[in-house]
Amino acid sequence: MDSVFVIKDILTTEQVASICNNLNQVEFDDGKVTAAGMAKAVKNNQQVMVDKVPDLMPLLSKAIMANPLFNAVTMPRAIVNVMLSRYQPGMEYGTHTDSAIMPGGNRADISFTLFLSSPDAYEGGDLVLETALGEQRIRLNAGSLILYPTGELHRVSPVTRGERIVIVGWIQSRIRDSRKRQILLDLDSARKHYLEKVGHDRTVDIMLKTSMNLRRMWDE
Ligand SMILES: O=C(O)CCC(=O)C(=O)O
Ligand SMILES: [Fe+2]
Repeated sequence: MDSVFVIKDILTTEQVASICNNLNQVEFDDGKVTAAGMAKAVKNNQQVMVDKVPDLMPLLSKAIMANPLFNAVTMPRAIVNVMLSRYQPGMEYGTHTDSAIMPGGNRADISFTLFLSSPDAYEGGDLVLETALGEQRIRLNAGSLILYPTGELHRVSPVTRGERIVIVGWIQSRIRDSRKRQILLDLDSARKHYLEKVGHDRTVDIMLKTSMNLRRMWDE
């Protein structure tokens, strides 16, 4: 994963509904509490760490941390600082860059946003990523997740109607360099493609051996 990557429907409609149903018992904090440095000045939202929300951690572990695509793409060593963020009318998160090192000491390589509100439940509230190809404005369906490199500048545009609720979090990858992650992903997909077309022969063994040896070399 070198730029952005979307995993559609990582949560079912029922899972999204069960999370949202629990939220009226939850007290949100001012988002400035967890913003570091420059981000504090531009952050205007509400948030709560996911371990404060009843039943949320087990659900996320099952649905996200165990999702094969999520694992293949991010190669996670740790998933940290996972929180619910809420944006009501007038709230936004101005242009900023996320911290390199999260509280607790994990490096943040990949950021994710998991949308819980459906896009027609609010206006504004786009996640805007500044990429080499220009600005990308992201509004996903409830239950879908976007992964993007933590090092990119990004913002959440002001919400003008309704409520935007998302889960955000950060991943330390076992493979720090996104170019190396891409090589491992490509090698894996080439091997699977070959297996389907040709079947299992010595080429497959050598490709797998190469993947494993690269992982051994790059894993941290
Ligand atoms: O809400 C989002 O989609 C991203 C928020 C964000 O940039 C952050 O919490 O650092
Ligand atoms: Fe951010």
